[in-house]
Amino acid sequence: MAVRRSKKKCLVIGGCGFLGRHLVEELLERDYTVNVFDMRSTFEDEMVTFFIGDLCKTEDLLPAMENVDIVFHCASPAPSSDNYQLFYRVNYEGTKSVISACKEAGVQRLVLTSSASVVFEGVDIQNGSEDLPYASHPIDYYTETKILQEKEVLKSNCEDLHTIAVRPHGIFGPRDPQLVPTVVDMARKGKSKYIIGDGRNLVDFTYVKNVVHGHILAGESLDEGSVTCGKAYHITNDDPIYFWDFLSKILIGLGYAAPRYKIPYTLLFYIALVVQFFCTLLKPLVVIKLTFSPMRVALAGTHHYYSCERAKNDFAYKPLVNMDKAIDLTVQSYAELRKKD
Ligand SMILES: NC(=O)c1ccc[n+]([C@@H]2O[C@H](COP(=O)([O-])OP(=O)(O)OC[C@H]3O[C@@H](n4cnc5c(N)ncnc54)[C@H](O)[C@@H]3O)[C@@H](O)[C@H]2O)c1
Ligand SMILES: CC(C)=CCC[C@@H](C)[C@H]1CC[C@H]2C3=C(CC[C@]12C)[C@@]1(C)CC[C@H](O)[C@@](C)(C(=O)O)[C@@H]1CC3
Repeated sequence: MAVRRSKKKCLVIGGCGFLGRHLVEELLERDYTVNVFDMRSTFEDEMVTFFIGDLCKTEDLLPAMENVDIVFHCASPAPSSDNYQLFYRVNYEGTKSVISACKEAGVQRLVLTSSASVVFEGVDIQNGSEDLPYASHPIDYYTETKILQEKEVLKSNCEDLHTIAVRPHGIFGPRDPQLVPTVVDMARKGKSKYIIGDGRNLVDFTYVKNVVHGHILAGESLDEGSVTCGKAYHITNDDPIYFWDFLSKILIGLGYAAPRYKIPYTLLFYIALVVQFFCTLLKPLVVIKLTFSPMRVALAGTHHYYSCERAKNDFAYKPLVNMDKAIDLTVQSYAELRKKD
């Protein structure tokens, strides 16, 4: 009989990214052995073995999967991109190569970082469960390919490879490259004066450490015959917050003014659609980066919060860091974005 190691060996694909690196740090903290696979290198750690490559290539992945017990797949192109080819290649085809590499390397557990937005179509979702159908009209290419990716991973669950999808939503925390930096950027350009809608829409924002905790529990749950195999799980702070309260707390915490003037949601959403349409037309000529994409407007003006009951029941998930503490830690970590006067 094989000797049972007390702690498993993990591979984090996308381990140089925001979520991935936090996951790596927590895995080390909990005494796991950690490999990282990424196409770029953002930090060094002598406890980690790094593999640089493209996840679309099975032959790049295989060396990183040797003797690995759990693969965490949390790599994706930046969601703000509008490059369909890139999303399709990395999120969909790349995930298929991750699955076949797992099978070839004899990896038994695969945890995918999906997104709760796979069920979001721009209309209110309140306390949504995992039983909601996938969005039939995904709101952007990112979401469209996250759906393809999640389906592929759940479908590939079998006796030899146990798979699970974790669906976080609105991840924030230290080193997040998009949420806080975008909000501050808007504030600096004077674009954060406005509230889209009535300001009373509840959403999930989830502290990165809680998302990480959910991933590790999900990976550990994938024993033979576990109910969690082949399923998707929402991981949230279990504490929905008004979108505009959250943004205001971040802005005020960093020394900026909170948004004040309300503009009608539907009006802005249609403007964003029209503007996006013209940008697409002009794309061969000029590249315009939209501040208010239809996706962002929808996220800013609707309810979108989810229930994490299933994760609580099936693998005893509970958030480790509450909202106030999480906002506090985040604001403190962004000293360089604080308003200078
Ligand atoms: N940030 C959020 O709010 C959020 C919410 C829900 C789900 N997610 C999901 O979580 C995951 C991680 O997101 P993040 O915010 O940490 O993003 P990130 O951009 O910080 O990290 C992604 C990493 O993937 C790597 N990568 C991209 N393409 C690759 C390729 N072809 N080969 C190898 N590596 C590649 C990048 O180099 C990067 O380090 C993604 O799957 C994303 O869809 C993020
Ligand atoms: C309109 C205003 C005021 C915007 C400023 C705040 C803006 C930048 C900010 C507020 C909400 C936030 C957000 C994302 C990007 C930044 C953005 C939009 C994305 C899309 C990243 C990808 C994830 O997969 C996904 C879908 C998730 O978590 O499911 C999230 C959903 C929540």
